[in-house]
Amino acid sequence: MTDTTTTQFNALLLDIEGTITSISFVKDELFPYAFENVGKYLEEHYHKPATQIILEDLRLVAEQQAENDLAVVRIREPKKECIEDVTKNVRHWIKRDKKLTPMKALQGLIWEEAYQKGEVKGHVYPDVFPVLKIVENRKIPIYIYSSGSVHAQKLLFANSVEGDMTKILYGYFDTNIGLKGESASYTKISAEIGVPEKDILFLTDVEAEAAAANKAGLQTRLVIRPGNASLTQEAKNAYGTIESLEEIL
Ligand SMILES: CSCCC(=O)C(=O)COP(=O)(O)O
Ligand SMILES: [Mg+2]
Repeated sequence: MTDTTTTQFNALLLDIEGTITSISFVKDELFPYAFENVGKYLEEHYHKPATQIILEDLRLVAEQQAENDLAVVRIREPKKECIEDVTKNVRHWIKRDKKLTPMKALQGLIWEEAYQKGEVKGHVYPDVFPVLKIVENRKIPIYIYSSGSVHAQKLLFANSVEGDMTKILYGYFDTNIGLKGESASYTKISAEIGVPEKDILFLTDVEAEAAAANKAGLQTRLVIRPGNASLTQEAKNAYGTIESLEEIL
């Protein structure tokens, strides 16, 4: 049985969307920006090595996804057709909130422009930065684990409504380490940061992520924020809930 009353931890691992950032910021600002600008971005950056690496990965993912999803097209070679196909797939995946690693990498590159132009600012809830500063003062390292690419994570925190938060963050993980619903991902994070599983506190809004982290031996809390999906009573009992990061202090 998980002890959901005490919170003693030597590392803090944070989900982004629905935990420290509103779902609305991601769904109503970031995703539409990528949806609108994917074709334009590819036109302008097509020949860059970073784009070409992502396109190769997207080709493989499209092959796999097309097996089970008739809306996914296989990506053709010539530039014009390639951009057309990738744009179609990416828009389809954005609508379905697919957490596909190369698509997330491409989104991060597209968002870079939006942050640079000042068209978006990374949302964080008002309780987040003050609490993280206290945690950091206690010499407890803070890590991020999100389905968004590490590049996208850094952009969000470097350009947040609270200013540059990256100076208090120790490290970042994305789906390159594994999916958030798989317990092996948390075991790998524990090994990588050199903190035993039982000494890591993981905060998330998603039951499957809490279950996976808990199975790996991490302490977990489910975070309730306005606009989040509702949680089952079973999960609330199993992992405990918080409505503000102040509750972990
Ligand atoms: C890194 S900002 C964009 C967030 C994102 O793309 C996403 O899919 C959110 O997933 P999370 O794991 O943070 O809930
Ligand atoms: Mg989340």
